Amino acid sequence: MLDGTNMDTAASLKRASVRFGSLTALQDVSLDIESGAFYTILGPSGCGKSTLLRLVSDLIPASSGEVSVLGKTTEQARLAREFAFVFQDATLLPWRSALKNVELPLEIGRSRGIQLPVGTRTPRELLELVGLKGRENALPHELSGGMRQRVAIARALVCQPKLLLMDEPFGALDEMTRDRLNLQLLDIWRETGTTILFVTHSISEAVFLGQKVVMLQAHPGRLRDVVEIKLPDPRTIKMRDTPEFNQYCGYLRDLLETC
Ligand SMILES: Nc1ncnc2c1ncn2[C@@H]1O[C@H](COP(=O)(O)OP(=O)(O)OP(=O)(O)O)[C@@H](O)[C@H]1O
Repeated sequence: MLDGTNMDTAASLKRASVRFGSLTALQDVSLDIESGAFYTILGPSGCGKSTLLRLVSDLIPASSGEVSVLGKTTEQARLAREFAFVFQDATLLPWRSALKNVELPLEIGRSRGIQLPVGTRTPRELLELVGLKGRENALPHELSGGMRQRVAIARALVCQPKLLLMDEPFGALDEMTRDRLNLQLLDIWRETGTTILFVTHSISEAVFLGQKVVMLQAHPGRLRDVVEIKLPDPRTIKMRDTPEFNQYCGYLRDLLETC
């Protein structure tokens, strides 16, 4: 356990910076991610949104400052399977069925002798949770883009992560599919109680999903603001037509223009 970390904090960054050679991708970012909350991350292209997720998930080290996940170092948290990552591309193994893809992290864990948490949901149940009951045996090429992404979400949930890191997971999908998956993701979030950090380019998606929107600014990437979204829960698609929703979007749009 690291000193000075609060267990109500899923992840904590203290003056964290990431440099790639002479380029500073993130500079002095300090941020506490509240356990169980849904955070969306917005900012102009190249401001370090993906870098922030990669830093938290131990894919890249901090050049300076500190990063912890659930009171552990990012490496300890990765080894303990405390978090899972969902990318824009579903990255499924093409020769394995949907079910076999979801089972993969469990198989890898077993083969390495890693003690995994006893899941309350089996891979089959997770596929049902993401609305893919009956498609367990389908191969990735037999599924639509939205379905493949749902398999990737089920796979990410199989080790019961306390933190789910999502990098534009619905960016490549059409609007209707994205709406459906947004609603489904909110259901999953409520049911599992997992903390979510979700990168998006869409202001409306950020407001719709997020309890808090983290706004980053570019050159160098820095934390600009954390905006609390006080819309009633559960969120509904119709809510996007309300003046309140549009006020948040307008506020964030203005803020983004100055980032
Ligand atoms: N491995 C790397 N090596 C060198 N530079 C990198 C590396 N990864 C990211 N960068 C640079 O760091 C900066 C932040 O990149 P990052 O991908 O985090 O931005 P982003 O906000 O996610 O961008 P976008 O919205 O366009 O996806 C960019 O200038 C990028 O070119």
